[in-house]
Amino acid sequence: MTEKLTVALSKGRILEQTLPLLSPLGIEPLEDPEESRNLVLPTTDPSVRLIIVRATDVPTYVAYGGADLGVAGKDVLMEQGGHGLYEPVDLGIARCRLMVAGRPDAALDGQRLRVATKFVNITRRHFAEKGRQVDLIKLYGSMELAPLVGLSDLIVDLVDTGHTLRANGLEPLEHIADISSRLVVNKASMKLRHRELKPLISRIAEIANDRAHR
Ligand SMILES: Nc1ncnc2c1ncn2[C@@H]1O[C@H](COP(=O)(O)OP(=O)(O)OP(=O)(O)O)[C@@H](O)[C@H]1O
Ligand SMILES: O=P(O)(O)OC[C@H]1O[C@H](OP(=O)(O)OP(=O)(O)O)[C@H](O)[C@@H]1O
Repeated sequence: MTEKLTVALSKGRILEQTLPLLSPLGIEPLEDPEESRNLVLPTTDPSVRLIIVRATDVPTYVAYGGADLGVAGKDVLMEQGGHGLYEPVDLGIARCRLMVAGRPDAALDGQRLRVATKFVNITRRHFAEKGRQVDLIKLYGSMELAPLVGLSDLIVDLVDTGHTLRANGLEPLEHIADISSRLVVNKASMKLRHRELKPLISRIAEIANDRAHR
């Protein structure tokens, strides 16, 4: 038997929102991925298995062939560059926006601004395009805290409802990009396993499209 197709997903919203795209294809994990401590999960389709990785590691697993397919946020792909991957389908899930945010009284021009974010590459590009010099402060989470304690003037973070910003006395100031999750595919797999992957990718695209327009 040929090797199983391996699909890389991350726990949380990507897993929750991807499973309904796979179940109409007869692909359902045999154990609850949120509960199980196994990182390799067989599915109801004997030719497909899921692997559970950090959201930011999905592109790495797929690019290096640790998985044939994966689901990654466009924010992660923009930040990391999306090298060595095909990105054939916008799944329309995990939608949010990448925004610059700060206190309502944040002065946007004048002094050299300090910007805290985990998206340092995107942030550097954004401000460079506007011709604004900024000092970047790399954080790994809870960016909303940085302006409150004087660590930074601004943050760049994902915003959905805006509740997290508001709860911390911050407001969205500039829109950088609309974000959703993408199906990503290993380039070698796309060539070597084209006969299996092509119909699978097309069906996932159809299901995602139907759900997005429901
Ligand atoms: N509040 C949100 N609403 C909608 N989509 C979101 C939201 N926050 C993040 N996302 C999207 O979901 C993806 C996964 O986010 P999630 O919070 O599950 O992982 P993470 O904790 O950011 O990743 P890691 O564990 O690698 O740090 C993000 O890359 C982004 O595309
Ligand atoms: O605009 P909101 O709807 O408040 O969402 C924005 C928050 O969601 C993300 O964090 P995280 O992954 O922790 O979100 P979660 O709290 O929904 O898990 C993001 O980093 C923001 O902090």
